[in-house]
Amino acid sequence: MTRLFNDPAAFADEALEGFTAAHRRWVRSVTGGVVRAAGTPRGQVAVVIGGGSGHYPAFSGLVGRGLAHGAAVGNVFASPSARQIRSVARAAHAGAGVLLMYGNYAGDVLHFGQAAERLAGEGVDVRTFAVTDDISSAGPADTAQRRGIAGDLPVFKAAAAAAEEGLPLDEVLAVAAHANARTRSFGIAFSGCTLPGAGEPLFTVPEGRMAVGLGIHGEPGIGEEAVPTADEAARLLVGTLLKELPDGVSTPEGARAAVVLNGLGSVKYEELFVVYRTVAALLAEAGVEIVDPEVGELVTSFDMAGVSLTLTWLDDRLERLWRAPADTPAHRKGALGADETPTRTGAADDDSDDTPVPAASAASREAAATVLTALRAVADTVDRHAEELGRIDAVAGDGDHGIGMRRGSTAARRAAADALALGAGAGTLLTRAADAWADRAGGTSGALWGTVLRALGTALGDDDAPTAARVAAGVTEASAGVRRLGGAEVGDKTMVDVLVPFADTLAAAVTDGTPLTDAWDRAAHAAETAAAATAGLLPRKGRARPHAEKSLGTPDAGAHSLALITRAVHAVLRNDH
Ligand SMILES: Nc1ncnc2c1ncn2[C@@H]1O[C@H](COP(=O)(O)OP(=O)(O)O)[C@@H](O)[C@H]1O
Ligand SMILES: O=C(COP(=O)(O)O)[C@@H](O)CO
Repeated sequence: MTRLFNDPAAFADEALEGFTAAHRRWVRSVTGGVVRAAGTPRGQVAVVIGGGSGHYPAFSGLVGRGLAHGAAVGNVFASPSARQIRSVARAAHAGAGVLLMYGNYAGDVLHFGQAAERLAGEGVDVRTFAVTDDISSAGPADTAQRRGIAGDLPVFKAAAAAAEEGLPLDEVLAVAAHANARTRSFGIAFSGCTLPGAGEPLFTVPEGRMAVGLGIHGEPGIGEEAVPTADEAARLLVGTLLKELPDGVSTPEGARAAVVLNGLGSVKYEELFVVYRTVAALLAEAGVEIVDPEVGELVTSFDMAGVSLTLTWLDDRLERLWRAPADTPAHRKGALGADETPTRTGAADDDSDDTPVPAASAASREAAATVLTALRAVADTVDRHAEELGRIDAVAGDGDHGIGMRRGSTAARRAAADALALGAGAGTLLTRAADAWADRAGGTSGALWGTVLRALGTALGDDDAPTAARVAAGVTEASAGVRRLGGAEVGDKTMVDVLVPFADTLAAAVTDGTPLTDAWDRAAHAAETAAAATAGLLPRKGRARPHAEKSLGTPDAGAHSLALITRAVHAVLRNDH
């Protein structure tokens, strides 16, 4: 379990502070993460990686010469927010464009995508790339759905070394895609991790059994077998990966491969070496020539007891890039020339929002006070249910739903209170709350809740008192916006299963002339029924998808939290009238 922490909610920020203090030779801290201490050499493509905390050395430990130029660092098991990513990318950009790289998780895809749009709007040439090496998370016909695990390292390194060679942005992107297409990982686990402050591990494996096909967020495996000996484990890992050779490698005989044997947290180095001994022998037996193997902790999951094996099937170019020197806090290889002369790159965001609050009508300012009360009620409800939300999310996901919702709703409440004190109308107050939620929570739900509050803010505006029709229109737009952004539809077992009936019921009741409080009550009831009904669905989106059967009988965490929130807001509307 994770024993040393202060406030669990501050764990990721405090860990990053300590990491930066310990590694000033390589990195400097910027809003949202870290960049190379010496900056990005002028005219070099900047490779900016990122993801949730809890995976060290991914991602901050991989920043330095020969590897990433910057890393955006999210909360525990939650993607960094679009604002964090944009800030790190701006700080790393040296005029030749930015490649944003991350593992393929819903939250990362949403936030890195939004950051890329914003950067492009500012005139930065930017591309995104999601690593998909985990073969247990989707079949060979569905490789684009796969998660990124320890294959992050060889894929990030190939792209970064290509950038270091001076290649232009689109060629660096092509190298990333080529390395990813030739990288496959597979893992096993004996126990799940315990998040800071949590009393129990995210999942447990029965005594004497092991989970096959683990994820790096303590997601349970896709199957279970008896605990193997080290040699049997090696045979399973190697045998599974040799069964799925990438296009362009017809046989292992005579092929060359970069090999990464990764410990997830509590499998220690000597155990890894015992396994590696047989991994190396089996690969040699199959005719594979191993190039610069890595055995150690490269992408972790707190104290999870697990091991994964990654093979990157090399060609001449990938081999050159894999062998290229690198000097980062957690990954060093070969010898680099003299230290880079520090370069001035772009500026990261500063943390303060000092843009003036636009003028608002008295009626809108009055409505803003009610919205703040509603946001306080939302934050209180989320706080009271945070543990329950985490437990539900842990059944088939990564157990962080309560943590993320708490951080997001608390930040939204604070930003709303600040905006009200500055005389904001309801629209501006909601827009500032939206930005704060998305920025502080990160993760899938952070991006989606940012969209919900922003849609409501746009519908209410700062000019008039909000009418029931405007509120209903805002909720309808929020529902459409979440579906556009996340790509989920009703039946996929996500918050969309609740948002759609909630929006539709509210709009129908308001159209019938029902007063807002009663219409909201009816809609909240529809939301509660729909949330409970998600227990009978199989997930088709998000992290729960690979563990579909495990989630049967449990509602979706995001659907449940949304229903709780609609009810909390109803209580505020009822008291207000
Ligand atoms: N594509 C999607 N569209 C809408 N909602 C989604 C989508 N993917 C996941 N979700 C919702 O997000 C919730 C998880 O939120 P969060 O804990 O922030 O996720 P993660 O840890 O995967 O980033 C899920 O329970 C689900 O309701
Ligand atoms: O830890 C991670 C979580 O991603 P989400 O999709 O936000 O849950 C991920 O960043 C690992 O790369």
